[in-house]
This record gives sequence, structure tokens and C-alpha cells, in this order.
Amino acid sequence: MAKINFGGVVEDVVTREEFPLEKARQVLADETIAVIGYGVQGPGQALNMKDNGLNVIVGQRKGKTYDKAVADGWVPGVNLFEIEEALQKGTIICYLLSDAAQIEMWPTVKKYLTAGKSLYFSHGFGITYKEKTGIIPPADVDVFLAAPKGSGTSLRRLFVEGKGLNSSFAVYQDATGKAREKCIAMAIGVGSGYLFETDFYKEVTSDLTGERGTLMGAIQGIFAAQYEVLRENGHSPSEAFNETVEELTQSLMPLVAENGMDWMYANCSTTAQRGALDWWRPFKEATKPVFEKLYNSVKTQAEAARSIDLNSKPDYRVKLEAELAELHDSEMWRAGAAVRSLRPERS
Ligand SMILES: NC(=O)c1ccc[n+]([C@@H]2O[C@H](COP(=O)([O-])OP(=O)(O)OC[C@H]3O[C@@H](n4cnc5c(N)ncnc54)[C@H](O)[C@@H]3O)[C@@H](O)[C@H]2O)c1
Ligand SMILES: CC(C)(O)[C@@H](O)C(=O)O
Ligand SMILES: [Mg+2]
Ligand SMILES: [Mg+2]
Repeated sequence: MAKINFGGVVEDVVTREEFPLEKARQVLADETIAVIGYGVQGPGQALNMKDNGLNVIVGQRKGKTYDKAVADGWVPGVNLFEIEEALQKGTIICYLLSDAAQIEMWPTVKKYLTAGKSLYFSHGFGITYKEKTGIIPPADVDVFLAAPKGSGTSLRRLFVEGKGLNSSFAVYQDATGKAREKCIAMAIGVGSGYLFETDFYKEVTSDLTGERGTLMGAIQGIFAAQYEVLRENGHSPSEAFNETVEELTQSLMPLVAENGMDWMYANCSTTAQRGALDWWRPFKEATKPVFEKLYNSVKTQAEAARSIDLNSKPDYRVKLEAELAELHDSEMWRAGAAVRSLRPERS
């Protein structure tokens, strides 16, 4: 493992240099990797592993998503199967159904987890909350995770561009003595950049915090608040949207991704610099209690319980559609659709 200094804290990480793809291919040479589920992570991971020369099959129930797998080049009866057939053929079972569906399908999956097979996750959810999910693997299988830090859509896009998302990895159960090596090989195989080690509990707690926080929940909340204030003060939707979202995603965030926010602060107008230096602390002070509340809600498992309970309600999908429609139909995101359609590259 390479020792890297992250802002003063030294961590062990795995890079592609020390664990090259060739090594991953050797470790996984005798494995049949069965990707169960072809939603968001399924396609990204399965296609990347196939293009990386690994022996991959997909297990997906019939329907629209199965048809998408066919459209992506998976061949029924050759490397695309119904879930149970893929479970039977696979030696590494990549459990990439939605976290809710993983609970439902577990009794079926368990039947096919014979001694020496591996169970792979991309989230610590099912195992960490095992009292709630019932996901308790047999003792004679390896259990590990590789969790790409981003959407399956970007995992695939970046791979095609020759780049890679970072992933965390963790071993929960090592029955064969080879779990760690297989885990790292899988993480490299799915197209990751560098890998950092975690455990199932830390992965799920940080992931649930991040997606509810700055990655999605908090950012949507801050967008909505600023947009509303601008609108309430007479600014047009296009002015409010451009000053809240479009400039961030199109101009500033790519620069922040390249160079950091510290660089951004040093490379904007002196006026912006003064204001942004003055205002970041009030925003931090206002939001930190909300982040503390959020982390606590994750830690006490209230978030997991809510997710599991709501997902099992028969009318959940209908209610979800209504909630998603509310966002979609909001003036801010309708303005966003109009703004996106006007980007020069789209016309
Ligand atoms: N979405 C992401 O980009 C992302 C990122 C990192 C980790 N993860 C993790 O990866 C795993 C997969 O997540 P996802 O977002 O790709 O899943 P998803 O919600 O897109 O669903 C994946 C598959 O589950 C199948 N499915 C749903 N209900 C089913 C049922 N009752 N029976 C059989 N199949 C069913 C769907 O057909 C689909 O193919 C989860 O553990 C998730 O937390 C996801
Ligand atoms: C892509 C995310 C938000 O990082 C992932 O954690 C998910 O659950 O979809
Ligand atoms: Mg998540
Ligand atoms: Mg995540």
C-alpha cells in the first residue's frame, strides 16, 4: 500500500500502479463474476469489468432493464441470465440490486452461496443493518465491498474517457484467506482510480451522510433557499438559476475539481473574494447543527429504518413519484431545463 499524506494525516491507499489491472486479471482468472442487478451501478461495473477482460455475466429479471442490458451488448444465454441462473453460475456474486430489493431477494441469493464463493457489495448497508435486513452470509463465503464514490453513470463515463472514480474497499469476512486480494482486484476491475480502506460500518455511515448532506440533500436545500431569495427580490428565473446553479456546475465546480476551492478563492475578483471570505463561516455555523443532526440520525440507524420501512410500503412508489414530480416541476428545475437547452453545445 502506498502511504499518502492527506493534509497532515498519513493513510495507506492502493493505487493502480501497485495493483495494476494485469494483477487483478490474474487474481480473478478462475472466477465467474455475476453482476446481479442492472440499475445504476450494475451497468457501470459490469461493462467496465467486461472491457477490462474479466469473465462477467449479468443476472437481471425480465423487463425494461433486461432489455437495456441486451441493448448494451449482453447476450441472453451467453452472458445475460435470469437472476437465479446467474447466481448459480457465479463464483463472485456482485449484489447490485437496490438496497431494498437486496432484502427481498436475500433468501434466494443465500441458497446459491456455497462454500468458497464470494459475496460482493457496493455499500455497507445490508451487512451493517443485518438485524433489519436479515442479510447474514454463511460463514464459509468471503464477503467484501468496493464502493465507487459516485454514480454508476459517471463510473462508466470516466472509464470510457480513461479516467476513474475513487472507491473505498472493505473486507467483512475472509473465509478463503484470499478475500482481501479478491476485493482489491474487483475494485480495480470495476474501473476505480485509487482505493482507500474502510469497514462496512464506516462506509455506510459516511455514504448516507454524504448523499443526504453536501452531495445532494444539503446542496438542493441551499440552491432552493438562494433561488427563492433572489426570486422574492424581483430577479428573473434565468438570472436566479444562472447565479445559483448554472455558474456553479458549468464554470466554478470544474475549476474547483481541478484546483480546489482554495485556488478558486485566490482566482476570482477581489470583490467576490472579500465576500466569500466573509460569508463562508456564517454558512458553516448555520448548517453545522443540521449536519450534526443528520449524522446522529444515521448513527442511531433512524435513516436506515426509515429507508427500509418506507420502501416496504405498498404505496411507496406512487408517493415517491409524487415527491420526485414536485422537484421536477419546481420553477427552479424547470428554469434549469430551459437554461440547459440553451447551452451552445446543445443547439
Ligand atoms: N446508484 C449509484 O450510483 C450507487 C453508487 C454507489 C453505490 N451504490 C450501491 O449499489 C447498489 C445498487 O444500487 P443501484 O442504485 O445501482 O440500484 P437500483 O436502484 O438502480 O436497482 C438495481 C436493480 O435492482 C433491480 N430490482 C429492484 N427491485 C427488485 C426486485 N424486487 N427483485 C429483483 N430485482 C429488483 C432492478 O431491476 C435494477 O436492475 C446499492 O447497494 C447501492 O447503495 C449505488
Ligand atoms: C451516487 C451516490 C449518491 O454516491 C450513492 O451513494 C447512491 O446511493 O446513489
Ligand atoms: Mg449511497
Ligand atoms: Mg455514495
